[in-house]
Amino acid sequence: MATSNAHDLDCLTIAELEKLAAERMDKQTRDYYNEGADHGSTLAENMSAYQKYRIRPRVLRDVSSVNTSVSIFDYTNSIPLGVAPTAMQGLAHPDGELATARACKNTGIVMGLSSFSTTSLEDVKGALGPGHPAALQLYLFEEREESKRLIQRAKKAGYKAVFLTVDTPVLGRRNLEIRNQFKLPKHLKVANFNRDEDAHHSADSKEDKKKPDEETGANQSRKRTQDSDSKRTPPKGPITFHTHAPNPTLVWERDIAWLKEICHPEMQVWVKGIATAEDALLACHHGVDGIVVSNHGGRQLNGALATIDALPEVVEAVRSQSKKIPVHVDGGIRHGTDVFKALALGADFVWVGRPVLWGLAYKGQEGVELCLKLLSDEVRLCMGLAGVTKVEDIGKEYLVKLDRSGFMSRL
Ligand SMILES: Cc1cc2nc3c(=O)[nH]c(=O)nc-3n(C[C@H](O)[C@H](O)[C@H](O)COP(=O)(O)O)c2cc1C
Ligand SMILES: CCCCC(=O)C(=O)O
Repeated sequence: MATSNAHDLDCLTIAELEKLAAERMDKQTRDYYNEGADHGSTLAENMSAYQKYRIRPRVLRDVSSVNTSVSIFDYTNSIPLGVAPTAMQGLAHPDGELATARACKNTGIVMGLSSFSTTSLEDVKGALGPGHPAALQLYLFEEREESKRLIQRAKKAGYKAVFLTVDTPVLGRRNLEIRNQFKLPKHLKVANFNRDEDAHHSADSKEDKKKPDEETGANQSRKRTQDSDSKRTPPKGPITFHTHAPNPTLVWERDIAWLKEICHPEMQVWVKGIATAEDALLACHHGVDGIVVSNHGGRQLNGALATIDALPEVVEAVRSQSKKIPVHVDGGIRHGTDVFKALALGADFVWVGRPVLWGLAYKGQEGVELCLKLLSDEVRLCMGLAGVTKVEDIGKEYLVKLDRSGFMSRL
């Protein structure tokens, strides 16, 4: 993406974008998008942990030409950053995921699509166009046939990968969502499921086919979580994110093998939600194609470590293996310098969630483009000022770490 001089003078930073978006969202949407689980300390730390690192800039290095692009899924992505999958974007703007897709296309940025999008995966891919890469985030349901159909549709539509979300065996406790009795407004639907085209595949009763009731779903999900193991039953009825996304039965052995069988060779299989070296090694052992270090934007296990703190051990574990797979990270990235720091700590690429939703809420497609342009300009500026002209040259020699007493050490 070329740096342009045209600025939106109301919005020069992601922090300003957050404020502008907050004024435009209704309370239910704002709370759903912005909150973290429980006290929100992991959400806050995802951001603040970046402040433990400072950049060591190098000078007199001819930075007249800075190349911010990287290759992902055989595509030249304009910056080492993608749009993380976030559910139900129709809540932010009537164009929802279509606006996000068009913005990704115009800025040369890969898009992650949530299984629980308010636009169908086919329509999103159509808006991206044939040459533009996308990854489908997957919640692997207990009803395997339903998931299999979704994967096959993604494959047909040309998605490059599925990102299996592994940090949601049960739903994190989101208090505002509970207090607001979150309900998907009637004019929106989870577009990949409960479709008429699916009806002939499904053994569900006619009664089960009625419009999903998210409030009932939330109660059902909480009840299932609270029930003892022996009483737990697979979800019934229409597919809603509350009832179907959390799947406590998933395990490495059976489920990764199953997924690879269905996806390969056309689509890669990634795991999203890794936070430890142990699980990174298991991911390598089970032959996944890539890892996203993530804690779901602090929306699942509050008290879990910040993703930038989990990243180094995951990178080290993956580097100890003979077959290297890419390691990406998301969570708390709000500035181009955060992107630089994540890459310096060994990430190959980063993904951003909420800032994109704020852009969408602010001005639809134009707002998402603004968000991506701000981050892109900041990455370019940071690289130039740090004396780096190529993304692959960003390494740990560009960072120092501050301890609690402010003592700085080289990495
Ligand atoms: C409103 C919202 C909805 C989300 N929906 C999903 C989802 O459907 N699937 C998923 O794997 N992650 C989901 N995430 C997590 C994001 O993919 C990503 O991990 C997180 O937003 C990164 O943190 P950030 O928002 O601080 O950038 C969601 C996050 C938010 C904020
Ligand atoms: C089970 C949650 C589905 C949507 C989501 O991932 C989120 O709200 O974070």
